[in-house]
Amino acid sequence: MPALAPPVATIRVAVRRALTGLPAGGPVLVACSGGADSLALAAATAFVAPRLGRSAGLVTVDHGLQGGSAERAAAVAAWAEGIGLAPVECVRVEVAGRPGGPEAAARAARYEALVAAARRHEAAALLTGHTRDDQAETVLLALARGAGPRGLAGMPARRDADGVPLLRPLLGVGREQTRSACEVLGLAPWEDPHNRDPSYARSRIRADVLPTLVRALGPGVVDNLARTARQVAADNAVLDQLAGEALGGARHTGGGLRVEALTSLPSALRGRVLHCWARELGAPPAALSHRHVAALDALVTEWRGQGAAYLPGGLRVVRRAGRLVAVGC
Ligand SMILES: Nc1ncnc2c1ncn2[C@@H]1O[C@H](COP(=O)(O)OP(=O)(O)OP(=O)(O)O)[C@@H](O)[C@H]1O
Repeated sequence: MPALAPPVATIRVAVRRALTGLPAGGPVLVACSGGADSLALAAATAFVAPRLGRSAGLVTVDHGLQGGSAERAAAVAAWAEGIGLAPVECVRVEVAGRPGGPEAAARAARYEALVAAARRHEAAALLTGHTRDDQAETVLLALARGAGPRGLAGMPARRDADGVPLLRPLLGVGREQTRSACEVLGLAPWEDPHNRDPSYARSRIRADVLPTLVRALGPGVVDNLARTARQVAADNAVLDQLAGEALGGARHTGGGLRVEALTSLPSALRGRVLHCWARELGAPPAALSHRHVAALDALVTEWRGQGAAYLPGGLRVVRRAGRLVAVGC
């Protein structure tokens, strides 16, 4: 028997690792755009899942933003059925009229549709094809935008999306390998024109910044950036746990947080406690920035008898009788 081509084998091993230990039951669903990453992921999942005694399906989303998108989605779905994936769904979403820029609106519509499909099929998990290169790009973007440790942790290999486990089995696999795997398997990936559109910051990172870094610093850069994300994520997990405990210790029985307890915390931990508390109060996480946390922190460390911190979601926090409390705006 001929030896299995390394990229195909590498991707199958990554998928096997991700699927091992999932609770028995519903199928795993691959979110597939038809691009090389998710096509290679879908092919590997079709091979691995039955060998682990579970079924595997595929969902492809048509954003309706480009000519031919419906045909692309239909071709992906037909290919998936042909290799034995089931269930297979082709979902059309409406992007227009959603808040945010076009990219954010498309992503929000896509994840909504993917999670809804996973729910419909009682899927054990939803799998996406993000690779090590996507992770490196995410870390660079976070670094450039000053996103702090939360951003530098990049994308987790596993997270909960409204009750559905979302897995990224290929975070340790290079994009070159997904391309090679498609070639070996005779698959013709779809090239998303958005990936080359220089009006997107990620496209510029992909086309210019990362290749320049690799040329200047060597081919290990992508792996190093992805490793940095893993290390920061591990540190974040510990700090988040400590912050949760510190938040519990700072609560006042009458509501709000005790300033004295907050003052005694190291500033890195206090920032996390305040961030966590602001979320608890109802500040939408996506709108909560370091500026809001700094405003809360100033109430603890620089307070001169008056002033308030304003948080997204119409929240106002003041310092009163040795406590931070949320009051109506
Ligand atoms: N239209 C879509 N339908 C279903 N899943 C999608 C769609 N677009 C993206 N995804 C999922 O999200 C992942 C990340 O997509 P994104 O467009 O950010 O990266 P990409 O590098 O272009 O990935 P790919 O090569 O698989 O298209 C994909 O690998 C895929 O799992």
